[in-house]
Amino acid sequence: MREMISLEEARALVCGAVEPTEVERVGLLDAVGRVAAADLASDINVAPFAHSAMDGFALRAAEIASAAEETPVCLRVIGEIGAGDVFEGSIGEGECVRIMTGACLPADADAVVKYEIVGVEEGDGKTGSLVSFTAPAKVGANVRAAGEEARAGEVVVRAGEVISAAGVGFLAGCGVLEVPVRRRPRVAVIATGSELVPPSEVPGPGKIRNSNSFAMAACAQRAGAVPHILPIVEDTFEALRDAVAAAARDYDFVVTTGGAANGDFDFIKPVVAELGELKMTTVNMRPGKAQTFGIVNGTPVFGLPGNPAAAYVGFEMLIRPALRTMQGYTFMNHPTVRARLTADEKNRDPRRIFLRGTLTRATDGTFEVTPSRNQSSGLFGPIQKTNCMAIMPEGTEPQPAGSMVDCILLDVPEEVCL
Ligand SMILES: Nc1nc2c(c(=O)[nH]1)N[C@H]1C(S)=C(S)[C@@H](COP(=O)(O)OP(=O)(O)OC[C@H]3O[C@@H](n4cnc5c(N)ncnc54)[C@H](O)[C@@H]3O)O[C@H]1N2
Ligand code: MOO
Repeated sequence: MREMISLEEARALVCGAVEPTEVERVGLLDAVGRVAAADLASDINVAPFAHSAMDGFALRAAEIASAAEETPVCLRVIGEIGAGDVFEGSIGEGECVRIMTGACLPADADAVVKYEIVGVEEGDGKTGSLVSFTAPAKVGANVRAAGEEARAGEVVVRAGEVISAAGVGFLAGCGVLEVPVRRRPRVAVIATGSELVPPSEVPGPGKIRNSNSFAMAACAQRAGAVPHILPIVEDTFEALRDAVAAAARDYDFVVTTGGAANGDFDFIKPVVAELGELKMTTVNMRPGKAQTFGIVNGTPVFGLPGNPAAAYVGFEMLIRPALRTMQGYTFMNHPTVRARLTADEKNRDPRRIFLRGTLTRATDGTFEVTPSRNQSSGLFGPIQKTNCMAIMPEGTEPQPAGSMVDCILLDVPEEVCL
C-alpha cells in the first residue's frame, strides 16, 4: 500500500472495491432519482389511439384542399366528441366533427383545424351547424398519432437510466408501476472521539458536540443511501475495533470520523488493518489528507478525518462516488464549471486544495467564484454559506484574481442560476 495517493487513484480504488447492492422492486414514485436495474417496456401503445391536439374540427384534409380567404369551404358539423368519447359514425362528404383536445380522432378524419380559425356560418358551431375553412390543412395536422411515444412491448427506459420526475409520468403512462432498482446502501456512521457528546447535550469542559455524524449522515442521504447514526465511540483501540467489527457485519458501508491521523489516540488505521485489509491512508488533497479505506468482513470501511470540513470533502469526493456506484449510477461526481477567481488566491500546497467558495453569475453570464475568507478545516459553518468548492491544482503558484479555476457545484445549483 502506497502512503499518499492522488484523488483520482483513491476514487478508483474505493469505487472498485464496492459491489452493487441487490435489486429490489419499488413503487414507481419511489423510483424517482434512482437507476433502473432492468429494461422497462410499455404494455400498450402510448398514446393508445390517435387523438386531437386541439379543440376544433376533425375532417378529411382533402375536403378543404381548395380552401382560401376568397373561396372558403363549408362543412356540416355532424357530431361532437370530448376527451374520453369515441365517435362511432362515419364522416361523409361535406362533413366534419367538432372535437376536443385529447378526444379520439374519428376513423374517417385525418386532420384537425383549431376552432380559432374556423368561421361559423350557421348555428353555434355544434352539431347541425355549418362551419367555414379559409385555408387547407395538412394530413396529420393537430393529430397525435397512436404509439407516438411508445409501442406496446417497446423498451421505454433502459437499464442504467436514471428515472426523472417526468420519467415517472412516462412510465405511469406505459403501465410500469414497479421498478427494479438497486437497494439503497445502509450506511453506518460512527463518530470517534472522547471529546464528543451528542448534540442534544450542552458540552461540558473539554467536550464538543458531535456534528460530524449528522453531516455525514446527511451526505449519505443525499447520495441515495440510508444512514444510521451509531453511538459515539471513545478513543480506544478496543472500543473502535468492536464498533467497526459490529457495523461491518450489519451494514453495507461503514463511515467513521476522527482518529484518522497519527496522534496518540488515532486508531482507525490499526483497527482496519487488524480486522481486515487496509487499502489506503492518505490522499493528496486539502482539506482531508487523512483518508483511511479498507475492507472488513467484505464490507467497505471508510475512516474520514475528524476535522469537519476535511470529513465533508472526503465524503463528497470519495464516499459519495462509491455509494453511487453501489446503486448503479454511471455519473459519480458533482458537476463542475469553470469560473473566474474574483480575488488573488495565495493558498498553495503540494496537495490539491478545495476552497469553499461562492459561485455567482457575472453580468456577461460567465461564472465568478469568491473563496470564503475562513478556510479552516475545522468548520462546517462556511460550507453552509457557500455553494461550491474551487479547485486549486496541486503545487500551483498563487492564483491571481481573474484566473480560471474549476468549481465543483455542491447542493444548490438552482441558486447559481444555471
Ligand atoms: N501532527 C499533526 N497533527 C495533525 C495533522 C498533521 O498532519 N500532523 N493533521 C491535522 C489535520 S489536517 C487533520 S484533518 C486531523 C485529522 O486527524 P484525525 O482524523 O485524527 O482527527 P481528530 O484528531 O480525531 O479530530 C480533529 C478535530 O476534529 C474534531 N472532531 C472530531 N470528531 C468530531 C465530530 N464528530 N464532530 C465535530 N468535531 C469533531 C476534533 O475535536 C478535533 O478538533 O489531524 C490534524 N492533526
Ligand atoms: O487533513 Mo486536514 O484535512 O487538511 O484538515
